[in-house]
Amino acid sequence: MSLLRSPRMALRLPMLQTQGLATSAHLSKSSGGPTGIVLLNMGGPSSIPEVRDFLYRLFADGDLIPLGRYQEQLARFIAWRRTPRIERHYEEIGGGSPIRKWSEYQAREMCKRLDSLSPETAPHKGYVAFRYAKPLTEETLKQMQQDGIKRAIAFTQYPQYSCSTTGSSLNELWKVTRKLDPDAEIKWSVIDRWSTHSGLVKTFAQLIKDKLKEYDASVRNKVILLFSAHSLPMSVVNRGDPYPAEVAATVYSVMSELKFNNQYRLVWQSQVGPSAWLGAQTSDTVKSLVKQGHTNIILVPIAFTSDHIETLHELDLEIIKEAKVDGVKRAESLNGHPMFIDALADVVLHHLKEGAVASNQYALQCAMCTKEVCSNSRQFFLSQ
Ligand SMILES: C=CC1=C(C)c2cc3[nH]c(cc4nc(cc5[nH]c(cc1n2)c(C)c5CCC(=O)O)C(CCC(=O)O)=C4C)c(C)c3C=C
Ligand code: FES
Ligand SMILES: [Fe+2]
Repeated sequence: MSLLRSPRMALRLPMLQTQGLATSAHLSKSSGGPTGIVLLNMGGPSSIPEVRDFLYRLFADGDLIPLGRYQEQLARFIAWRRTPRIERHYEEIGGGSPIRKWSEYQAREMCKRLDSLSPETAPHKGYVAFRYAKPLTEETLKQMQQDGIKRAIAFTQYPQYSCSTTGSSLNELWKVTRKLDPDAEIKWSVIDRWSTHSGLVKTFAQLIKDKLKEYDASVRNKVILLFSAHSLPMSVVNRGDPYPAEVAATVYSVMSELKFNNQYRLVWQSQVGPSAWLGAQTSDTVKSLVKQGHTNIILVPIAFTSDHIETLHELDLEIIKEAKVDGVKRAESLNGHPMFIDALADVVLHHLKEGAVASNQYALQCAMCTKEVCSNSRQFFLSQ
């Protein structure tokens, strides 16, 4: 029986917000073998000796930081110069990024749920493919080939689409696939964004409610919610990148879930280098609000699915600890929260039932994009 027709699915599907379909295709049917689900993300150094390579790969990525003809040489130089400072940051958060640990946990738990929710496509096998740290896309694809995977879902772990994040990961996946799987034996579909998925929204709302309980009931509705997302260079915003609008959509959905009981703002963190970035900056906003007498603030990291240096170092150590005000706190990250694992499984389930190769939004390139790799990788994934 199709899961779509089961009473359970009939109850679940109306909660989901579809972002539209691209070309519909073959993918809801099982090929008989396992369904590979690949969590795409940037990754982070698991230990201090991995910091330099992580930074090198990051600065060598022209989809993230276009440095022109001498990208590779410049990347080596910038990584070398930046490594000592960033190593210190990772030391201060316990010696490495927890992103691999969380991603592997999320993949495993999500697949367990999917095996019972979608027996037609079982067994589900979870993989992690990072852009700048191990396991890199190439290593993961080799592993999938060894495991005999013929049907796979590339599932971005950035809920809001940016060409510099999900776009870069998909471009890399396409390049590696072309090299290692020239006959396209693995059939791919793509979950390219899920910024307003109801499970994601409800989990954020729950984590905010949990944090609000730490305040005295008399001040609870006066707490300001500061949603903080990684900023983008204005050059990327002006290229037409969809990320700022999609982050705002997540924030608005979470506030709707919370019935707009608290005042809120969306602010932007982690800008790097001297160019213009999207603001207002999180650190400036916290300082300014505290100065104005607003001393009860919850920072909510809204654009990343697990803890990383930007939450554990920048928010916790540089902004919250520096503020020296008890009322300035941070909502927990999604990490291994059971509601979040349910949400991940639900996103995939919905994707399987839709049978689309990607969301309708993925088909549109940035108006100002001049990169061939973007159109090639789009064409590859959309024609599956
Ligand atoms: C949604 C999340 C992110 C977006 C969008 C994003 C865009 C973006 N980032 C840089 C430059 C750097 N980012 C760095 C680290 C970093 N970036 C994100 C997330 C997004 N970046 C995370 C979670 C992390 C930390 C990873 C971890 O290990 O925990 C860094 C390296 C750190 C540093 O040197 O300060 C750089 C550089 C650009 C230019 C950009 C948009 C174009
Ligand atoms: S940069 Fe957005 S599609 Fe190429
Ligand atoms: Fe970044």
